[in-house]
Amino acid sequence: MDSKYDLLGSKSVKKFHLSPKPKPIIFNSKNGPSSPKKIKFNNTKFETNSLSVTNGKSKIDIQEQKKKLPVFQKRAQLLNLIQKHDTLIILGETGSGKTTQIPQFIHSARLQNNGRIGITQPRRVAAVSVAIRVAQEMGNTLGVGEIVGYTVRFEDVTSKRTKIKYLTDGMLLREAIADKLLMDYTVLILDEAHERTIHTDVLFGIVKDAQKNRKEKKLTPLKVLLMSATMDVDHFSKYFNNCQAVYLEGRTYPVNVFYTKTTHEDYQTACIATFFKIHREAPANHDVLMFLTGQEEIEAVAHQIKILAKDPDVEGPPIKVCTLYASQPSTQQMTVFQPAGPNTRKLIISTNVAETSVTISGIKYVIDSGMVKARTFHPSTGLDLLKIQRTSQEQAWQRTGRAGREAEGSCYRIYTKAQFEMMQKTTTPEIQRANLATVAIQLLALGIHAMRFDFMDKPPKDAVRAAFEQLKRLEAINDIDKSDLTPLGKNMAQFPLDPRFSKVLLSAQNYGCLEEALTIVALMSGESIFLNPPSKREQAQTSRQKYCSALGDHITLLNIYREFNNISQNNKRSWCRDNYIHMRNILYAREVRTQLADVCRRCEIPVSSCGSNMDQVRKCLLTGLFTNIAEIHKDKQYITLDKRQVVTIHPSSVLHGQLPPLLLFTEVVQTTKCYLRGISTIEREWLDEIVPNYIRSHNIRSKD
Ligand SMILES: Nc1ncnc2c1ncn2[C@@H]1O[C@H](COP(=O)(O)OP(=O)(O)OP(=O)(O)O)[C@@H](O)[C@H]1O
Repeated sequence: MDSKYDLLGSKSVKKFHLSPKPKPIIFNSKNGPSSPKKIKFNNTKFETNSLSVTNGKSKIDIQEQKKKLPVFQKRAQLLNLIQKHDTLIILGETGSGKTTQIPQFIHSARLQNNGRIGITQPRRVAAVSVAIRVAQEMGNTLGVGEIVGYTVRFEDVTSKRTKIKYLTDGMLLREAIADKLLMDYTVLILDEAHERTIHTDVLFGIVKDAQKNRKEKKLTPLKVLLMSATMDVDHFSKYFNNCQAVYLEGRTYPVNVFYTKTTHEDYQTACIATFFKIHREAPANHDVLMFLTGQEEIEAVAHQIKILAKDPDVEGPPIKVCTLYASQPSTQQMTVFQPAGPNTRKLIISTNVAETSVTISGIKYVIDSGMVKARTFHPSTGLDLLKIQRTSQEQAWQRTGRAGREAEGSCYRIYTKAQFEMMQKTTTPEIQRANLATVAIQLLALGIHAMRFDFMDKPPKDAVRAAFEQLKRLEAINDIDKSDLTPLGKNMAQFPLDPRFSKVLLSAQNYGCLEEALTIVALMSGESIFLNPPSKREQAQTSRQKYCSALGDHITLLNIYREFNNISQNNKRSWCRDNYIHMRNILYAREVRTQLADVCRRCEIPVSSCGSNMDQVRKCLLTGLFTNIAEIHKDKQYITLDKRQVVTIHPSSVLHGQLPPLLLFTEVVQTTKCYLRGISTIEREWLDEIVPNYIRSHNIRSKD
């Protein structure tokens, strides 16, 4: 297929040509649901079981459904083991009932005594949706927030009566800052332990320590369970003092796995073609979950599918397209769980947020692009990059596991079997590939020094050192070998943000621009507020032209947010539509802003506004982001001051096509080149004024 699809969502997306009817994708399979002339199938059976297959959308008594889950048969033995061991590893297939059932078993046997059962999830959508499901299963008429509750960033739906609490691992980490011994809990379940996010890895150490200290101090004991469908048991067991592991035998519904026959560089188009293939052939109540990499890509594919669906030649029922990604507010994320309505097919296009723990009723088909956007830190260049890359095999199996949760399902992998075999078996722990400054500062708030922390897999020494050097430059610490935070550092650790952004907020009092800094940081914490439908890209850009600032993207964002706030409540929606602004995302940024303002209040930062003096705002940004500066060279090429990296202005920036001498940027995205995103112009003399030490130590020319 010769369609060109610009992944960056850049202006060049104009090149996005998708033929109205994408070519069929050939899958390597024998008996898939296909038109035999076009597509040959050859299926690879996953696991099968003897349970009766239920109709994806038929109403099944929830209690009956529970009893059919593999873990249910093992209830007694499992409780026995949990009672006997302080720490236990539980391994069981995707969909076998670990996340929803095991906490209920513990609660019904009152193994938590007077404490709480805490179950961590790597992602918000899982914590919220599972809590709602479990409340339903327990017949909790008062709903979630009573016996069953959840806590995710910016949302706490628990009460004093809550006994089963689902929470993101990031939230448990924040709770550990307030109480190292985690006395609120008597049982902690670290679910999806294989994900190995930074937060889970840090939690492993904290929880292990809390358990040991509570024992030594003869306090209420803490029981720890580690759960997953795919984990390296020996590695985990060794770290957790050679603890016992149990494998829950029992199979879930079969999932047929299909691979493409040939490789597909343009995986988005291949995903679209595969969707329409399924759409033509499958009954209307069979819904589809497609895994792609990020918001812009998802929105572009969603848009394309909606257009193609209007083609009178496209056979099949009406399609309801839903999108799912991390920066959406929880309420928005939860809409993917709503049924599509009679005789309508639901297609959910998601990032890896739907990869683990999530059950979306009605999903019979998974389309796996095999790609994921992952944050990767390069200690040698100091750059924190968002990179689109292949998933691991472990992730591929988790994605596959999203089909066949209520009945038999199918997974279409948009890669060949050979490509699958070349994927890494497990995902590299995030701690070994991320910027550790956020983790380091949170650990320091707990009195823990990351260089001496008992990590399951130690992060690379130079990455830890780079994190401490960054904290020192940000004045959060005075000595990289000590565990003490400066007063500024203590305040920085209060924010659920990269310390560079916390520094910006905390510096705002010096520049009289807290209002503006809050807005910009909140807008940068979520995904883009810009809507750029490929077919209306120019129109979208023209409509927003009036808000564009020659000073760059940060001030442009500020202008847009200010205008959005000025518009009356009734007109906000139409204003967003007319200006191609993502209403949900800007509302989410507003929520985040409120939460950050609360933290600022706790840190006693006086409220201030600099009105139209945008120098103050850009100077304030520089206090946190001073390691992110690029300067232009004679050949019109930008080079970062810190690590001398060649970079380019991202086409989505308002500064694209211009050549300001000095730039401050928010992040670097690597695709074919290293692109700078979120850019502001800055003045050279500000460097001497704001970060003289940094300029001196990096031997940077401060004047031309
Ligand atoms: N929201 C829901 N709606 C309908 N069924 C659900 C829902 N949540 C869970 N289930 C049912 O319960 C089963 C078990 O789900 P659970 O999340 O407990 O499994 P798991 O073993 O933790 O899976 P995974 O390893 O994939 O997270 C699902 O396969 C599904 O049949």
